[in-house]
Amino acid sequence: MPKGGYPIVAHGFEIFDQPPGRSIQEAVAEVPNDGLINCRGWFYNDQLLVTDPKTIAEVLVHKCYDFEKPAKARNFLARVLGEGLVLVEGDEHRFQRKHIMPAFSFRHIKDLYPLFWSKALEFNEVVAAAMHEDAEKAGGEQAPGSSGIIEMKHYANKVTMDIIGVAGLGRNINSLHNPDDELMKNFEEITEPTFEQVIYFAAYITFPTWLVENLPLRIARRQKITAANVRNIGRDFVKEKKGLIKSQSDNHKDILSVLIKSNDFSDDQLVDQALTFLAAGHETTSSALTWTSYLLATHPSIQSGLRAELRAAIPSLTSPPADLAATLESLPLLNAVCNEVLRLYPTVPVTMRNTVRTTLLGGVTVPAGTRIAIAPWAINRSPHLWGPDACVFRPDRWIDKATGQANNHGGAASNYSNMTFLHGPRSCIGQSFAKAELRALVAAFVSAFEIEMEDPSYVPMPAGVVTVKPRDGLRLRLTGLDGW
Ligand code: HEM
Repeated sequence: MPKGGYPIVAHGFEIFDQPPGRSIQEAVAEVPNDGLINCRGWFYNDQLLVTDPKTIAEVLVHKCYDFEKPAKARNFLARVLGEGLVLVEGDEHRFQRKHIMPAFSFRHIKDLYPLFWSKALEFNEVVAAAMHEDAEKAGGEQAPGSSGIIEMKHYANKVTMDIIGVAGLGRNINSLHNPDDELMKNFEEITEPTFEQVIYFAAYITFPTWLVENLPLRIARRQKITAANVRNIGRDFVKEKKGLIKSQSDNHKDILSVLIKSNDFSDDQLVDQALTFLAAGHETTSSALTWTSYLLATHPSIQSGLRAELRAAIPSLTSPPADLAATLESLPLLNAVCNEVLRLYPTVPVTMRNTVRTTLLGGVTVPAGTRIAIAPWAINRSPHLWGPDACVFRPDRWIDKATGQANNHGGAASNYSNMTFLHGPRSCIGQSFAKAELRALVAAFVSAFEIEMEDPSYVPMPAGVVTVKPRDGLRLRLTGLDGW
């Protein structure tokens, strides 16, 4: 049991932690344990943290379906995502996962690299225009070598939304070029990591739903409106896509088309899946791209080493090598940087489960209804699993000293030490998609710009309800680089 806590609420207030998972990280590092820590929540209810590879594997892999996401957290997200893959449980989950899996095959991801690359170049263009606009305002020049300020999170959201739009829904959402895109505006409002959102989420999962939803608060009203807007847009997308499939030749390869053609899903279920992929597939990678640019801005020698590696492998951004996938996947520092960012800033820092039946966990009998906390933020930064420099950004841990090639363990003894995408049947289905997308976006961005912090003393606060992003955004000074 960790120290601290308050009468009645015990450690319940830790739900407000910023960064989410901070107290869990301290508990995992400091409290002696055999794989489980009881960190009591409100009214002293048991809340178990799984801390070592063995108990983590029991929850995520060996007994995965003995654990479900807590109903209130599911209801909160279901207002937007419906009964899509992220939120269904048990047999329904097994069914959906099996039928959606083919859309994420190895081959399919390889085929997506040209899309990732072309959107990465579009992102560079839009960011360069914003940078020049800023430089002009500041009285600078519009030439290579000029620099300007941009807010990274905003543009990262747009490019990942545009990518998942095409890959997931076969639709050019084009939010990079359309500042008024309704879908983007609504999603940005829903996911903005404000303190108000964190409090509202905490209230939602703690108090009766009817009470919280009807509180006379601006955020309660706005959440209802934005959730309804997003669902209406999702309905239109599915209707249009079905029409297109009927009327045109059969060449649609996006995830939604695969699901429509399987005839396994009703129209409502298709809307749920479409919104699930839009939400799960854009916010997450966008956050990873934002943290990558922060870490590169604050580690200039790693940034220039990465740029040198990229320039040697890809002499021109506009005519990349024929097998772009193989090239990007083979670059040691690019892969090491992406892996290290995903380890240190896991986009989903904490996720919860409830036991659905009495079950044995780490040799302890755990009654049905017990809350289990799984904290990628804490496990990925645990000194017991990663060594004393667990919290340090050190991409070289992902490069084998002997061969100079990338490794996929980062020096940790177990793959359960890296929890960014979880493991087992409820792991992230989009893991390979996200890694490929991040590789391409980082490669193109770092090649084209020198990245610095606008204010070198600013330390962004990781914040959010489900995913973590810099709470007050990330303002970068970019300098366009010559010759690319
Ligand atoms: C850096 C990027 C990403 C990270 C860190 C990430 C992380 C995660 C995590 C931790 C989960 C499990 C959540 C839980 O059980 O509480 C998850 C599930 C999921 N993710 Fe991702 N994700 C990323 C990108 C993507 C992308 C690009 C897609 C789609 C194209 C996607 C689709 C999904 C889906 C559908 C699930 C639910 C899987 C299931 O329950 O069977 N994710 N993701």
